[in-house]
Amino acid sequence: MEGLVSLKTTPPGLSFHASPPSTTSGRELSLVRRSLPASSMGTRRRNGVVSIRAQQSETEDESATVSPGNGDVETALKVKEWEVGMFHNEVAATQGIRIRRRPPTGPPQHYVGPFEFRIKSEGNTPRNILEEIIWHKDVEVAQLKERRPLFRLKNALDSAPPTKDFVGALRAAYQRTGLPGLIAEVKKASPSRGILREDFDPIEIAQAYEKGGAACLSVLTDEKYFKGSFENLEAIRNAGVKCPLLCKEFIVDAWQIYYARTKGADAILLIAAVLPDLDIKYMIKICKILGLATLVEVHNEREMDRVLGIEGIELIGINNRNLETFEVDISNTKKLLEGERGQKIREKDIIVVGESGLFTPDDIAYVQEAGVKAVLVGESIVKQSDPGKGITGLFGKDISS
Ligand SMILES: O=C(O)c1ccccc1NCC(=O)[C@H](O)[C@H](O)COP(=O)(O)O
Repeated sequence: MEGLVSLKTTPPGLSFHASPPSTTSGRELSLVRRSLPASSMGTRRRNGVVSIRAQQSETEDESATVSPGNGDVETALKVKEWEVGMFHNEVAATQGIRIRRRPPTGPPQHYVGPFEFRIKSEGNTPRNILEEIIWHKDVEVAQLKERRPLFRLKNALDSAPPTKDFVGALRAAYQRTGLPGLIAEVKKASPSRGILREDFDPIEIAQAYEKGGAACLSVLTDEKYFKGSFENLEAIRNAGVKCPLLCKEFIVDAWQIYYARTKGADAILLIAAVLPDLDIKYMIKICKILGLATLVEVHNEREMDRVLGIEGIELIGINNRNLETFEVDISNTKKLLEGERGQKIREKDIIVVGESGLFTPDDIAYVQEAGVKAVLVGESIVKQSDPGKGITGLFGKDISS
């Protein structure tokens, strides 16, 4: 069954009252749960009242409806947060998504102390680096949101300059050079490779890339795992770089899209291994409203098929790096573009971006032959003393004019 627990937000005393018992049967709830978008479940605020969707298993009876008991509001909220995370994972799993979105505060029985000291179990420990990044991102975004609520970001956007045409720049570069348009990545470090460049000056690198013929730039903004920042993105934008900018971030919440736009992004990345279809559709809608392009990243056939089923996709990135294991194999791009999938992509006039592990002109020729019209490259060019010349080395010719 689905119960609603309402919490009046009248400070200083918060009070709970449970809604009348619902007549929804367990079986109906199960359907309700499955038909709800992952992002629609959870805490809702309307007319000063916070409503918490309280769902329980089909075997529980009405009397077990979530009751905050003796006013332990915070605990009840955390329990709900945890439940919402679990339901998100349920929806995601039906789409083959293995990355779990679990509130990192841990399951309810661990609410007695900090997460870092938890007794580790399969359920409360990230299974791979991507999951770890996503769990960390959930906490980071929650904290950032508190400091800069959405309405403030929206106000800031009233005076923001228009975005640059990211997709148009890639198409133009392809037409101009006959080679895949380059998205050159401003990347200081990565979990798989460690520090790539000690003397890292983001503006200098961005300007060198632009001079060297990059169509667009990708700026890593994650601090913990990539040593990037939103300050870098903003600084590059304000330094007069003309290339459109991709905010290379792990997006788990629409708030981040608004934030990226306020910091000068022209495009954002959505990772299909992390986001269920409905979240991708929703975020694409937000991007269209904000004038941003979306690069939707896939790594395997299942993710590609999911993304090809979504309307309005203009750019698909095929990552040759498995973000769970770090294994890099550029034949992944070829594999995902073979047969009907490639056909569908051509029919829809989608630009495919080959991502990761590209080092030589042969690599570029290989992915171009497979069907990509753009490439996203970091390591091989950022490591060169002159990253602009690195581009010439990568393509085997000067593509700057
Ligand atoms: O690069 C990593 O180690 C990594 C680890 C976990 C999640 C994402 C990661 N990289 C993001 C990327 O996909 C690359 O930065 C991008 O495609 C450029 O790759 P490369 O040219 O190989 O630096």
